[in-house]
Amino acid sequence: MAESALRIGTRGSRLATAQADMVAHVLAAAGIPCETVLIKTTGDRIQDRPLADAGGKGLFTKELEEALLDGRIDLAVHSMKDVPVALPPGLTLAAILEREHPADVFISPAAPSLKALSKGARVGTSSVRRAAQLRRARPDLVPVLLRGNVDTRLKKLAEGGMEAILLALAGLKRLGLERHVTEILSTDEWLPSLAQGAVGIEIRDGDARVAEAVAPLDHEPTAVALSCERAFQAALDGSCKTPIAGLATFDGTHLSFRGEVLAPDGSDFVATAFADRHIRCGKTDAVRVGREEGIKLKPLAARWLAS
Ligand SMILES: NCc1[nH]cc(CCC(=O)O)c1CC(=O)O
Repeated sequence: MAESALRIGTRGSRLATAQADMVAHVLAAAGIPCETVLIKTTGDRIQDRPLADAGGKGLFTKELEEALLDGRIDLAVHSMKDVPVALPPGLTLAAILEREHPADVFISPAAPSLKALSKGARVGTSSVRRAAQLRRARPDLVPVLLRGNVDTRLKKLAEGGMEAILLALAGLKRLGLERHVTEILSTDEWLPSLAQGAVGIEIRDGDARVAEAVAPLDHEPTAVALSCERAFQAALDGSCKTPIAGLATFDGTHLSFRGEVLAPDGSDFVATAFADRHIRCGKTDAVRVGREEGIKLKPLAARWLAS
């Protein structure tokens, strides 16, 4: 007798469902039937203020994790940058998909680049990290609150009220909206959010059937890079109000990692001492590197981590 379909839990945004569909297609191609269950999260409900002000972690993941624990879904598909470093007991990450381009992008009908944007221009973002990086790069610009999913943000830009917005390239690519990009911000100069561009699959710990089904979706270089980035985040233990950025890459033999913590007003920052840690390593070494770099930065960034 055929086994029951796997229930894939996802948020209802276009980006979230596109990511869940990527997973559903791979499973279907492997002969595993699945269905998608849409779940509204706190982060989807709050549209009028920065999520950092809403307090608490996991605003985009909590309801999905509850559904996993209740047995209403069998796997949850997440944007990994929205997944807190500590998972609830009983849940585990079973696969990390190959990372999409991790960079942030500048989108503007008013200027060909962030550097060229006119003085005093308003730039939409609700991310404390992007706002701090923006103030550091261009103290004359004015960050303005911009919430909502990717389509909503593009619409608000088109309607005026701001001259530019900042978004993740990964989300635009997955939605087929790359044509809107004005400038890709080089990750050498503008570090993305930790885990940006990566999609992960969370399941119930010990659920061998689902673990086995999703195992082929795991992309080891991405998983190693994310283990470094998440260890950095965990070691810093910043609140969601702390601007933290970083990016690890792993090519199968060598890991490179850079991370930074910024003052929320962009007036100062601390960064990992070495531009790159080019070391030969596996997953456990990647965790160690991330943790060590986080531990080194923590005392230097204490005044921003606390607030
Ligand atoms: N917080 C919202 C969110 N979560 C993941 C992405 C983009 C896709 C990704 O980073 O994987 C976005 C939108 C954005 O920051 O532009």
